[in-house]
Amino acid sequence: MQSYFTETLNDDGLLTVALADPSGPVNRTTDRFKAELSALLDRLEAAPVRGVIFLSDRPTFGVGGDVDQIAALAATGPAGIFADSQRIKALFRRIERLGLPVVSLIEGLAVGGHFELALASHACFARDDDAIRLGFPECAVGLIPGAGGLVRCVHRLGLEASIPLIVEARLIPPARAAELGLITGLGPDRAALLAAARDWIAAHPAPHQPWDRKGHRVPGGGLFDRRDRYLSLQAKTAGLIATGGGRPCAERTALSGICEVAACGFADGEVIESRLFARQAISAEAEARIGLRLKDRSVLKRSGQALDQDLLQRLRQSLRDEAAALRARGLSAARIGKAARQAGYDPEVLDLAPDTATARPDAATLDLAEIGDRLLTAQSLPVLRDLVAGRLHSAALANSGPVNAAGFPAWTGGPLRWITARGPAAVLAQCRQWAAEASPGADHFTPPFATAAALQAALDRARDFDTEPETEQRG
Ligand SMILES: C/C=C/C(=O)SCCNC(=O)CCNC(=O)[C@H](O)C(C)(C)COP(=O)(O)OP(=O)(O)OC[C@H]1O[C@@H](n2cnc3c(N)ncnc32)[C@H](O)[C@@H]1OP(=O)(O)O
Repeated sequence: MQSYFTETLNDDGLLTVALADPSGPVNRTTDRFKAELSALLDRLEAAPVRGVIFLSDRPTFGVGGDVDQIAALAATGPAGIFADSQRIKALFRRIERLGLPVVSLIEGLAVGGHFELALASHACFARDDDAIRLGFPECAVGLIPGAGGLVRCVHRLGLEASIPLIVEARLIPPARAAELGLITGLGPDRAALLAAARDWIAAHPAPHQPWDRKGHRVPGGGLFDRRDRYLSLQAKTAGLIATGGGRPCAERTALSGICEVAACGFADGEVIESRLFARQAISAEAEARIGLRLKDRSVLKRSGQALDQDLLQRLRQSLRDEAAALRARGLSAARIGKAARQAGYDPEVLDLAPDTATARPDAATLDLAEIGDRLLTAQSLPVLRDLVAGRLHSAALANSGPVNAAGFPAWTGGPLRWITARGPAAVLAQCRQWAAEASPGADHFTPPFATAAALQAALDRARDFDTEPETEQRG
């Protein structure tokens, strides 16, 4: 069987390890990666070489943890994910403590676990190309770094500088990473990078990471070392809570993780990171955001399907209609806008005329959560109608189309994931109740399904459609 690591021991005693994930076109830190890294470290601990250079035989250095393996493990509960996160951390700690120099060379995209491998290496040189991106995209898919990246970033850069990289998932080009001090240096091509690695190894025969040196402290100290820092981070958390409608989210987990990690030693920080990574990995949020950002995109890239213009118009109109119906019941634009924001909408898409000074605000009251549910349900129904009518087939399109083109909130993972999470029976009962109300626009909640079983069958059919071979879909 083809291996992940191709090792070449050169005459000068340097071992080059070229990465090429045999299970797919993009390098991922799969179980196979971990097993081969463990075996490599066993050999190096028994018979050291002068230095080790990791590089990639693929256009990318790697994208880190395989989201399918993470999802499968997460389905078994948090213990397995926590153990897996601790396992890869232990391997990266062994790299740091080998007692010989380990250098990573990056010539393409390096994110997640692969960037964490580079940070665990004693030095890292990257090709100076602004098209290359490095960093931590995890929050954008509902996760946080889980292979020691959050801890190493905080211990190298300090608290504030870690926030845009981790919480905002801002990927950066190599030149910026070098400027920040996340990587050691740059080079124009592989020959130059190899030469830089050789020079660095010759100058650092037994390197240690900064956090393994006596007296090391997180640059800039912890959360409570400065009053203004504490207040500004409190404000950041409050902002995330306000825009996220109070829902837990990866960004909040990452922010609190950064603060916790900055307050303790490296080893404790690693345990905190693994615990928070496990919490995110088992969350419905991760399932929704991985689904939208990676899985749906992948399906649509293959099939080339796009949302029908007529459905797109109805999706936008359904939201405006429900907003108008709520206004007609006596709710103020301000209250509807607040509820919309808490549900994850940009209130602009509701097209609400502003409250006037003479209008009596909130002549009626409705719970903010119920207003949000009404908006989400109203916008999900056109999708369900088209599924029943056979005008829409793909779950990937039904989920990502409304998010990308009609403002449906991304945290839900799209209308079908939202309905699945609510439960078809509950959604149907709610629609019937709202449709029976003697209030303006109530009839637009008339459900297109007679039974919850019929709704479930349509959801299953749409999901199956995306996994069926193309010929069957056409037939
Ligand atoms: C303990 C360790 C924990 C971890 O390491 S957690 C996981 C950390 N990694 C991530 O969070 C990366 C998630 N991926 C992304 O955010 C984006 O991707 C990128 C920014 C890396 C690249 O974006 P773009 O250039 O637009 O490419 P694309 O179409 O999104 O991805 C190319 C192909 O690569 C697959 N892919 C990307 N990341 C992963 C992954 N982490 N696990 C499995 N597959 C992945 C995609 O699905 C797609 O595949 P197709 O070509 O079939 O459409």
